[in-house]
Amino acid sequence: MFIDLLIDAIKEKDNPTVVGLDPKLDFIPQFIKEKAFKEHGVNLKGAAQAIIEFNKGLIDALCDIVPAVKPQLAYYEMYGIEGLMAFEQTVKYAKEKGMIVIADGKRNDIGTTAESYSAGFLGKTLISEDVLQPVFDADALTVNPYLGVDGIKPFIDDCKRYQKGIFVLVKTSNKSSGQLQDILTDKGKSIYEIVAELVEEWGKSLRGKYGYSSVGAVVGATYPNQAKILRKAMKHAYILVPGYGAQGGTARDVAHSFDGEGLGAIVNASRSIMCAYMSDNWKDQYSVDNYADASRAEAIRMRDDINAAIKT
Ligand SMILES: O=c1ccn([C@@H]2O[C@H](COP(=O)(O)O)[C@@H](O)[C@H]2O)c(=O)[nH]1
Repeated sequence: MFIDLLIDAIKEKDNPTVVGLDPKLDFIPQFIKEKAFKEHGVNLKGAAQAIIEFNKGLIDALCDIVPAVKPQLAYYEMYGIEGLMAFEQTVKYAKEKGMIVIADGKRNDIGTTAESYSAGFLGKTLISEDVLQPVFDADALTVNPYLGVDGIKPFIDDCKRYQKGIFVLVKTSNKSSGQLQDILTDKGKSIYEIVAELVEEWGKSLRGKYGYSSVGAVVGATYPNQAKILRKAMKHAYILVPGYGAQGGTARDVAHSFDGEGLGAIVNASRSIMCAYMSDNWKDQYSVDNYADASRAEAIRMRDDINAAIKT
């Protein structure tokens, strides 16, 4: 099942992190863009080719030390069909290199539409009575709980059928997340605590050998106090933690999402890894031509930073 594969990969690499692949053109080295534009034109196709090249370089540099990647759909959809093809190729390449792929799409809708989202990202699309076709075929998807269980059940069904996972938004990392998520309900609990209870409930039938479920949760690194509460409230939910690095979250902050065994969470960083070659930490040691080596150095620094915080 998905969660066991994820935990096995984290243990094998001794690395509870996931690298975000959010390839804005501004982040991509000029030499990659020039080559892609020369071959395909200064257009959406050229941009998509640059993204593929950039992502492949990162995946090659990271696949032996980082267990998973998290491409965020928005950075691909903004380039239309060509961007979606770049997403598809990125997923395929990362999987070929042995990485787990968490598609960050924050999808949901009414039940029948959620079924279609789930078919596209996790399950299979029905073409004819006897032909079912996998489409993007990610290993896991981020989902929005706002529509309640009928919007979540189709994803859970596909998690069971196809060994996939979901991460439900519980307490997001952004500044205004409290505007809705922190509202106190008449049960004396906040909305994020109620969602946490639902995540535990929704994940009951998908628990694996480590006791964690393939129904996980998203909890931002920028809210360490809430993470402390949520780690206790969702004993069986693996927590995907965005907000480390570029958003200011630290290793001490993310430590609250882990259990006593150093499991229970996987921490994401996107910009701080992708753009390491431009950062004050690494720009003097790595030229733009070696952007992927700079990303590897930052990924190792992040891994060691987090391991030191969760193992003390
Ligand atoms: O609460 C959330 C949920 C998702 N994200 C996504 O994670 C990455 C963070 O990128 P950084 O560059 O490391 O800040 C990005 O894809 C967000 O869409 C989040 O930040 N917070």
